[in-house]
Amino acid sequence: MPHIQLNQVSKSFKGVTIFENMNFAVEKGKIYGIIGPNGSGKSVLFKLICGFIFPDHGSVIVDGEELGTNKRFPNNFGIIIDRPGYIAGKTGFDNLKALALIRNKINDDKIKKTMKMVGLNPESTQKVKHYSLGMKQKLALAQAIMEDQQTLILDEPFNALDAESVENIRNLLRKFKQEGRTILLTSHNQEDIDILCDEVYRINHFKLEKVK
Ligand SMILES: Nc1ncnc2c1ncn2[C@@H]1O[C@H](COP(=O)(O)OP(=O)(O)OP(=O)(O)O)[C@@H](O)[C@H]1O
Repeated sequence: MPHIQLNQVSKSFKGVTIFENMNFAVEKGKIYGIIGPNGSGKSVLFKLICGFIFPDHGSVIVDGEELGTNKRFPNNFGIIIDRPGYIAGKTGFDNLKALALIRNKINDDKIKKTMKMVGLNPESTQKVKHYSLGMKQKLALAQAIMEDQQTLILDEPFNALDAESVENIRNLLRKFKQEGRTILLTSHNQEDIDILCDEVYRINHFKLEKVK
């Protein structure tokens, strides 16, 4: 059974078709790359997979359960889609702490360890409103991985990162894959896609076309 399965999914917005009878299957433990020009539907695909939006027709099935029936959101997904709504007047740590309290699964040490992993200083008193773009991106990554989420849905995870940080995050994602986690990512940088992904799909004519 595939980990994630989209069956004959159609989705349009105000008469503009994004997907039509699209099928996609994701196995555990691989890194998938989704490519396509601006506005082709990469974020829409990820939102369908996360249960943020639902198909007009067809189904999205995660671990055998269809989203939108009994199941609203998949469990254990780490997600970067659009920029999360941070509390601008709080520090990075305090923002992550507020998110961690929702599930209450992890302690402060784990949050701090995760911040270091992505290249943020957990002791910094700097408020998020004064963060650079790259620092905000690292914070987004931190929230997606801090609870050891086993499936990562990452829309443009390398956005705004400097070369050293890109290398660091690439290594992190490789390590996650070795641990058996599943990763779906988009990137406009072909090198990220080539280096990291086991399978690559391009959005073409309202469907996913396998290119690797
Ligand atoms: N909630 C919505 N309501 C109306 N239209 C939407 C909505 N969400 C997405 N769209 C439209 O769907 C299309 C696909 O958008 P999407 O954000 O998935 O593109 P993308 O491939 O991620 O682009 P980019 O590379 O710029 O991130 C766009 O034309 C967008 O305007």
